[in-house]
Amino acid sequence: PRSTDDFVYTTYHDLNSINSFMDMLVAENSNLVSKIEIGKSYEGRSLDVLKFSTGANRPGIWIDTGIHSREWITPASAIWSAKKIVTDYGRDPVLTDILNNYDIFLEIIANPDGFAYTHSNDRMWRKTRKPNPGSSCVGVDPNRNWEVSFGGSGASSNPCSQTYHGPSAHSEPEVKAIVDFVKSHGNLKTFVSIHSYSQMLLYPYGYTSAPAKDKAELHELARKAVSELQSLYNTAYTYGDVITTIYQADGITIDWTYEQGIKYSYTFELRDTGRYGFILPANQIVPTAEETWLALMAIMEHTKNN
Ligand SMILES: O=C(NO)N[C@@H](Cc1ccccc1)C(=O)O
Ligand SMILES: [Zn+2]
Repeated sequence: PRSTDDFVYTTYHDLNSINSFMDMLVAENSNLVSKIEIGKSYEGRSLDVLKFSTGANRPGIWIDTGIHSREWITPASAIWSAKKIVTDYGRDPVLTDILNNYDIFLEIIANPDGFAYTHSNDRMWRKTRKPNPGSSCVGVDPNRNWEVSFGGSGASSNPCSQTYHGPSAHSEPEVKAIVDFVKSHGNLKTFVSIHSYSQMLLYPYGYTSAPAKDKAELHELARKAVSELQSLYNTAYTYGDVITTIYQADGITIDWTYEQGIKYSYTFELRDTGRYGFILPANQIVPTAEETWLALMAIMEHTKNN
């Protein structure tokens, strides 16, 4: 494709195609979008973040997709959302108001080594691709590697496990890069990490059943976001804190971001509920992206209004 207008949003793309999409989007919208590199993956790939900004020194909203590499619907939805932002800015009054007051940071491929591996070797790969000394099993679960209740019972100490927490907190370059970005930015108000599948909207905590101090607000906003999502195609989501809605999980992204003071910390689990699972047909990419966008807009609008 020569531009993001003839980019095909209705199919899944490999890393090269996604990288060229990002570069085209920046080139076509240099007044609104830039690409920043927050680090390098274990295998040396760039960890790129799209920054949508209309002014300096603004508070920020973070969205990441693809941290679990087999969850292809999440970067596919992010690509559509990136195009939606540049299309709607200046046209949709709510998005325009958000972007006139906040920056949006979008990391489309948070685990590029794993993503490349799902295209080349194993479609069902989930973890990073860093070898584990003393084991023949490769990779760490990037959703158990965060320095919050690290190594707790909601993660595995077995390198061969899909929920292996890694040798130490932030051991994975892909996680460390986000940690460093969050700390250096210092003014993120919202942090959304997007996974698939199960159709859930989750907020802290995963490591404890103790309620988050902002639980009432987080729950009410989740209710509103899920209602907006369901209004489009009647896709039903459940919502709540991680530990009661799914299971105990230790070292997860949003427990760490919440404890960094980022109040609006959420994880999405996109479509479906198990019929196709991680292998969601491409004809569901755009409908999934559209409905998810309504929920994201509800969360961003609430951020702006509070
Ligand atoms: O991989 C997935 N979902 O994609 N399962 C998630 C469930 C989850 C989600 C959010 C926080 C904790 C746990 C996991 O990492 O186990
Ligand atoms: Zn996941």
